Amino acid sequence: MFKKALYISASQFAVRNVLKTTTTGVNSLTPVFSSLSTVKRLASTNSNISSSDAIEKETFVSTDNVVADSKDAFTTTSTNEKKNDIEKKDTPELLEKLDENVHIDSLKDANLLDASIHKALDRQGFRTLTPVQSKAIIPILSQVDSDIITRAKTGTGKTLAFLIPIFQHLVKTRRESQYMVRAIIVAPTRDLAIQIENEIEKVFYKNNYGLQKFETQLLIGGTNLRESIKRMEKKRPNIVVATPGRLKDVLSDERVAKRFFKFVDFKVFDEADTLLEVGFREEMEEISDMLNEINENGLNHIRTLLFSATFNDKVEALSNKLMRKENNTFIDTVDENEPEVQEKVDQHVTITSNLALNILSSLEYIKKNMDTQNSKIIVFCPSTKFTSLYGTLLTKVSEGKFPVYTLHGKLQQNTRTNIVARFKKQDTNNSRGNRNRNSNNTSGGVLVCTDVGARGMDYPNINQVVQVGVPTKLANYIHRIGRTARAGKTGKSMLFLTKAETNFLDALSEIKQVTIENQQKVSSFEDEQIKDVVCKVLAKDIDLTDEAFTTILGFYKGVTKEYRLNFEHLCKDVGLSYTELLRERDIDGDKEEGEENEDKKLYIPQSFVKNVIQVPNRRLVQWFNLGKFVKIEDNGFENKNNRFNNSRGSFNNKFNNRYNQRGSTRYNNSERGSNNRNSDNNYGSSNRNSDNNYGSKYRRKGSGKNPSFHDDY
Ligand SMILES: Nc1ncnc2c1ncn2[C@@H]1O[C@H](COP(=O)(O)OP(=O)(O)OP(=O)(O)O)[C@@H](O)[C@H]1O
Repeated sequence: MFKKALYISASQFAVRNVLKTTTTGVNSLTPVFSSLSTVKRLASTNSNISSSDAIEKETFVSTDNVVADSKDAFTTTSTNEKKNDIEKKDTPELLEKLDENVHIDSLKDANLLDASIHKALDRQGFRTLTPVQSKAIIPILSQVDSDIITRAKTGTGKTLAFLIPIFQHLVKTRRESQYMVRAIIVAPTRDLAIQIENEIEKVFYKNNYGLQKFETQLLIGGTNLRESIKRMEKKRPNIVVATPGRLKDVLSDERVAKRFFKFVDFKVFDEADTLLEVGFREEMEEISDMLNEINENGLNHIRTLLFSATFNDKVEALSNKLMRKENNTFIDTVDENEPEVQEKVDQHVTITSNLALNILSSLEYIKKNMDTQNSKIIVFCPSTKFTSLYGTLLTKVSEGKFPVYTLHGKLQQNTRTNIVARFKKQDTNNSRGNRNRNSNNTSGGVLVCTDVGARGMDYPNINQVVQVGVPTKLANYIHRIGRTARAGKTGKSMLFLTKAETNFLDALSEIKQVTIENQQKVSSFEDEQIKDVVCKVLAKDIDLTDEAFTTILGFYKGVTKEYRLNFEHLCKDVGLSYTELLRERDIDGDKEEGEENEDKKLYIPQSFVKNVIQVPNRRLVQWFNLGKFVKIEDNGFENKNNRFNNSRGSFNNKFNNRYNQRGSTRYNNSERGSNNRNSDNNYGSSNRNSDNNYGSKYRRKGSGKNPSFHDDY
């Protein structure tokens, strides 16, 4: 039996149209399959048919058929009260009323929404559904033989698009397997998992409409595994929100798995394209296999729901391994020739001559914005160390006039949770006159973070996204800027790119059809005050500065291929920008006697040079200060006059220790689960994302314990 792929395009599956077709019985619509190749792949990757078979037999279902399928499903389910009490007679009437702003009353009237859920939504002010909710809720509830892939732009309400039908399903089947997990929601980061759990608490539990009896439990890394299992025993949750590593840990204990997870009906992958990429994918496959094997209702019982704002061909092909239903329904709210990017974001790019200028200009830009209006800004940086450094720089530049938060994957989980909660509460509505840093009344603020904050996070009222350099992957540009312009609002984004990074714009335009029309160039920097602050901070914490600049090189190594960047140009820029910024320090009178500018070149450990950079030595000598270190490491020769032996020698040790620690976490840690605790979402701590060509090549060539820096966020 081959899989039937239903494709529901944005324009064609406006529910209004669906209803019209149903009631008139006339197929007036010609479906546009914007992702024809995708649907083909979904069909053709199915195991036991030849690809020609697949292409021939794949079933593209027009909106008519979709309605017919839904109606059938409604009919089937309406006869089975236990499963669903949607009555056939209700559906045409309901469908007649449906358009892209479906009112929740119509769902309730059609018995698609229980009164308790209706009240909960109403109390939150969610009276009409967003388009993705309108399009996804009915198929999730009714197409019991389909797995579902849903693509909708950032900030359009995908979370409730899967939570509403999950709660509806729980209410309608409440007498079945009451003390068992019925739905699992997997998110790639802990912060996102926490946010989803909070959303459940806020929307479905807060006002006590009897929905609390469907308990939810969070299973994420960075928390005590035994405690989590104990809590499960006490709570007997019906919904689990998890990150992959911790979920796999829990399921790996067969006794625990069978005790709680034998009756799962739904598994939802939020940010599914990330979860299906190499690194996460193996874990997701193992999780799916474990869940299928223990399911009392059979190997093919669990329905898989994939949600994201971005999908690519590879991911959709891979998803077939995880989806076992006969049909795949692709609900697409993005039109055929439309980019996936949220069009309500006003996109800008500033191209600077080099990294030094990129740092200075972006700081100046943020400061100006914060000085002139009540902004709430999120700033994305490449690596954890660079993020820390940038956060410190911005804090100094702010002069205490606006709060600056820093978030990345290497912070303790409770610190992360705290920062996310505080930034969410940060308000932009108060007048500047009322600003008081010691009260919760501050207006505006800036969150500096890595790509750990790029996906899914819903910070209210972000009016601007600033990116200092390229993201960790192309799709993340779309997710990063999607932190603004959410829930119908507008927003602005500013991308700061160095000259050496500009090919990124071509990749973005060719692969994601996103063109940034507002471009400006910066080749000099006038604000002496900011320059002064930056140079002083860099010079003061030379270890952090060294690490921040070095990790950028590793980061670049991981993205060079995808963005078609020239790695030599990038290396040169990093080395010379570092030198430039520290030379400024000398201008301020900090230069040590007899010290040459050459000594300000970025120190690069030898192992790093060998494994990551791999450009001709004569160039490296020009850009980086590595000669002396090569000598020290190779011959054990200590030059007492070499200042690196003192202050920077410590960095050398720290750096190598860090490598070893990371290596041992990944490969040697025998404590069960600790490997995965890092890997479930803390991209920075695992090597999971080093699947990029450079990263893996580099690991194969090396000893196996040098990490790629691509995932250092
Ligand atoms: N029906 C609705 N009416 C009004 N607001 C809504 C509705 N549904 C969701 N929202 C709000 O819209 C915002 C964005 O929702 P959500 O975080 O689910 O977006 P998303 O599509 O998952 O975005 P991303 O792709 O970034 O993860 C949230 O603040 C949410 O409360």
